[in-house]
Amino acid sequence: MKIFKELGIPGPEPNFLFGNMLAFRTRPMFRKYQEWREEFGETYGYFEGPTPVLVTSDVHLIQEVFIKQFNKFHARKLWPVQVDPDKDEDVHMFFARGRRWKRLRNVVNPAFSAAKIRQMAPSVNDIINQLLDVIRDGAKSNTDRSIEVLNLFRRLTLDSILRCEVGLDNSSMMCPDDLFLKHCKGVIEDTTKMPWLYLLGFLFPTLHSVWITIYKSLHYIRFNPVYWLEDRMREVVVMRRENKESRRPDLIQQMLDARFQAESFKEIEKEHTRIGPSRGNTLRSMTNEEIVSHALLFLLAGYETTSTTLTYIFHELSQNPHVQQTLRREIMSVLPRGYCEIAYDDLKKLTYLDYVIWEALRKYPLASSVTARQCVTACTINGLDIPEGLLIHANLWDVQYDPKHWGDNPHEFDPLRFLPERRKTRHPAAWMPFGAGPRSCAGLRFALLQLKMTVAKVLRDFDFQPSVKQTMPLKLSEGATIMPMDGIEISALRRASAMSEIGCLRRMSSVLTVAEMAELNVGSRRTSIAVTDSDADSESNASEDEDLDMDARWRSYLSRRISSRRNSSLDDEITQESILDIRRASITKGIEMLQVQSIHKGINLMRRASCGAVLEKNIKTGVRYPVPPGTPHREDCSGDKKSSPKEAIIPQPQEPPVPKPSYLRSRLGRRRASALPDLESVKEFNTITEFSPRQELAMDDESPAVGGVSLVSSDDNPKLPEMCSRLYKRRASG
Ligand code: HEM
Repeated sequence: MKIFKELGIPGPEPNFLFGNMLAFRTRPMFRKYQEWREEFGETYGYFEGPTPVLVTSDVHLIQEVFIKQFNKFHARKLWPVQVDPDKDEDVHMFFARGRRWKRLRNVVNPAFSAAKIRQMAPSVNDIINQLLDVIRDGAKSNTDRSIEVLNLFRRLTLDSILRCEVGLDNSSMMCPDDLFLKHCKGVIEDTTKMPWLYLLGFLFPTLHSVWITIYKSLHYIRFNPVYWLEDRMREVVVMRRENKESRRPDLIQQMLDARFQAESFKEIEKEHTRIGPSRGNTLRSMTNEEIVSHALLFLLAGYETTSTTLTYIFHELSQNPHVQQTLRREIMSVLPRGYCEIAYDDLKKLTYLDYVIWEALRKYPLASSVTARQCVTACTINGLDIPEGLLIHANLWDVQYDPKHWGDNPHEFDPLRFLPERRKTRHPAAWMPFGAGPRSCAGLRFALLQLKMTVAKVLRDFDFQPSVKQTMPLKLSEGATIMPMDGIEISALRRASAMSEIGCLRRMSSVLTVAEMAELNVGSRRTSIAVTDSDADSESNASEDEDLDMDARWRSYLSRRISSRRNSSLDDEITQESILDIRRASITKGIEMLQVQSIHKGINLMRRASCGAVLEKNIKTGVRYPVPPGTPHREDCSGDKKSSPKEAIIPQPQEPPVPKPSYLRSRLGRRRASALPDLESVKEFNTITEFSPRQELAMDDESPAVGGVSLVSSDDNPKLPEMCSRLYKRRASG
């Protein structure tokens, strides 16, 4: 152990460890960081104790320990939760080691494969649609339109993970008093309030079973929410094991189906008792308790981390309007269509969004308290003798703010740090919010799906600004993750384009073609269009008040759908009829409104009607009407293609395929159609060079932009300035 001191590494300093592991809550992170670095200056801090700990921000050592020398280290058990009663061993893969961990990880990995994540996308989409309504209503009810986002995102991630991983249709998004939400929050709060147990488990791991006993007996003194969640998970697992018809492509199913090599004769015996000797071989399945503990682990690991990350992302976007603007432009360029589902493949095109998420995770490596490894075989790494039993803790907050890797302004939120040319020269261990190596985060893909989809959808409809209610700097508290102490308040303004004619046309375009809009005479109005936030807002408020009736019908439909669960609502003929009725009525009324110049009222109705729907043509009447939600309407984003549940929807006869215009062309085409329904003009715009989202990254504020989309430079296309000015003139004259 002396070796570190001999090397001149800063000596034992108990507060140093405490500061790193726990006490960010007593010394707020941002203010403390600077002091800290100045105080110690070094990239190592050694703490002697029952478990010796080396805290380090040396990326070379971290890379060796976490990635290269994987077999000589295992992830440390930090927090005593559940043990296998037979073996006094941790049940969770999170705390397990060696072969046991490998087997479990091999079981869960396929549940997070790209193919599985693609299948989950429509469900996540669905829940985000509910989030949009909640943000709109929440912002409207406050004078400065502020909303507390941490709690909101917790509801979102909880519903997503329960639906996608456990197969439960939970409704915390629509019901803030949801019991799952209450108990999950309780668990996370406990991690901030019981640091002594956490710390003792960390310092004296050999007394693990003592900590477990204390932890469990605490339940009798004060209700422990973990047990409530555990019971619910147990019910699900038992029900799913017994009811073979309830198969779903999720994590629970993956674990129920898993078979792996039994470790001991006892395990084989148990398996035989459970399913009979006929299946007798050396394979065994996961026990109910193992599945329950994993379901719980994934629920807690996935719910808190992702929601806190979303909170930090939106906080940074509200503080950095230029980043928000650039990101919105990219999103609008790739996903121009209003309320239609976002396809998994579309998300991959959002490069700048990746950079924003990565940068938020750089600035806030919220899961840093678990990035530790314990040496199981003494070894020498980079000239350091690492003794058996030494715990090496990667100090991510230090690494991800180190000017050596991130330049002189590490406190600035700059997504362009992640441009490929800048990434190339950076050490791979300089960014590791998901950990590193074979034991890095198992739910990474699922987390990224939720993060990307939520930011993309929410930013299309809302502008975010700092709220007067939010005090700065942020106060953070340390528990299982490092989270804002009292949540974060942000002002959400409904975007003009979400309300304006363009927004409307964009939404309509997911259900109508340009020609059809022209046919409906949408563009022949002679009113001017509100394009500022305030105009749009006041108009939208008026229109929203007026169509309360339709709103109420939608709400009642939604609550019915939630209470009766998704599947059953789809099977319910009556509900389907009423959905169709409401949608038909909304569409017809929306079109009427547009024609009688009440644009925003029309938009609202059209929005509701087009939400999650496709129009199919009824041959007999020639009238288009929507298909109920739940019917896959984009081939690329539906997992399994169900046929429409209602035969009344007669498929349209084959028409010669209309070549799909490029995004820019179709967008400009739609604008022109809206200004003057002159389809010839669409052809004119065909000469405009393709818009490249990549260009957005290099875009400066001066570059010409139309409705949030930056065009290629006028040198590339001599016709462009003239066309743009014509477009402006038309819109100005209305
Ligand atoms: C932004 C969101 C997330 C962050 C920042 C995050 C971060 C982390 C970190 C730092 C680790 C430790 C890795 C290491 O020691 O090298 C980890 C492990 C883990 N995470 Fe996540 N995580 C996130 C989302 C999720 C989600 C959504 C799930 C599940 C659905 C999940 C499940 C897990 C599991 C099971 C492990 C343990 C893996 C193992 O020990 O092999 N995480 N995560």
